[in-house]
Amino acid sequence: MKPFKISEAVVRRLPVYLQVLNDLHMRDVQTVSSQELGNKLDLNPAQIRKDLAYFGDFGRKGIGYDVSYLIEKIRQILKLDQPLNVGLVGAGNLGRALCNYNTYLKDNMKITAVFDAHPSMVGASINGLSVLPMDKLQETVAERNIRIGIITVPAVEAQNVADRFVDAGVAGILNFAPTILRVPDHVRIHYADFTTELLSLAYYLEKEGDDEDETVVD
Ligand SMILES: NC(=O)c1ccc[n+]([C@@H]2O[C@H](COP(=O)([O-])OP(=O)(O)OC[C@H]3O[C@@H](n4cnc5c(N)ncnc54)[C@H](O)[C@@H]3O)[C@@H](O)[C@H]2O)c1
Repeated sequence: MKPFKISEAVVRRLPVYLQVLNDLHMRDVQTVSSQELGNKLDLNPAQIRKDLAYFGDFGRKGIGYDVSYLIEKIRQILKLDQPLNVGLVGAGNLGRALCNYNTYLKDNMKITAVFDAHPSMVGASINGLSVLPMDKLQETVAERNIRIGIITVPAVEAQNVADRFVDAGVAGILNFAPTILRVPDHVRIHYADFTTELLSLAYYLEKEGDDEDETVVD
């Protein structure tokens, strides 16, 4: 089949579908309708049907989607049907927490190497991984076929670490440091920020005396 481009919004929804489908699969549910998926995800069933129709016509009227088949298909589309190795730089509080979460990562994606610049961290064991010094980054990325780099260092160090990951040949970076990074076009960068999520959530909390009808400003 000719490769086609999927919109970013759809790509971001697919892992969410996958999570729900994996959960249904664990509970031995064989089929699911777009209506049921919609209820679980608080999404419009028509939107779900449209998203899934991108990849072929595999929903059956009146029966719904075969859960195992849909999981397999979404994993293929997200390229999770082959092992994907991840490297992490910054074995501090956040880095350690993410490495400890590693056990729960499914879908062939695993943190397979962790690095830190501080001598006191090097050699420490985190969830079965021994922290490596930064001068091992280049060779380890190549040897372990690491495709994604995670950055959990202080913001001032993040660009330097991103450059090291790029030079080592990763294809994607997930940055947790609160700073915007420059990477070449062939490297995809995503940001994860719990602080900005929390700050924007604060806006939606009702305050006593708030007007119900507010003017929306774009
Ligand atoms: N995105 C989020 O939701 C979120 C949440 C918490 C923290 N953070 C950010 O994550 C980062 C880490 O936070 P933390 O609390 O784990 O910090 P931390 O100080 O506990 O850990 C940082 C680690 O990075 C290492 N380090 C520093 N410079 C380095 C370099 N150049 N190369 C390799 N290793 C280096 C340090 O030795 C240390 O082990 C910070 O930028 C913080 O702002 C983001």
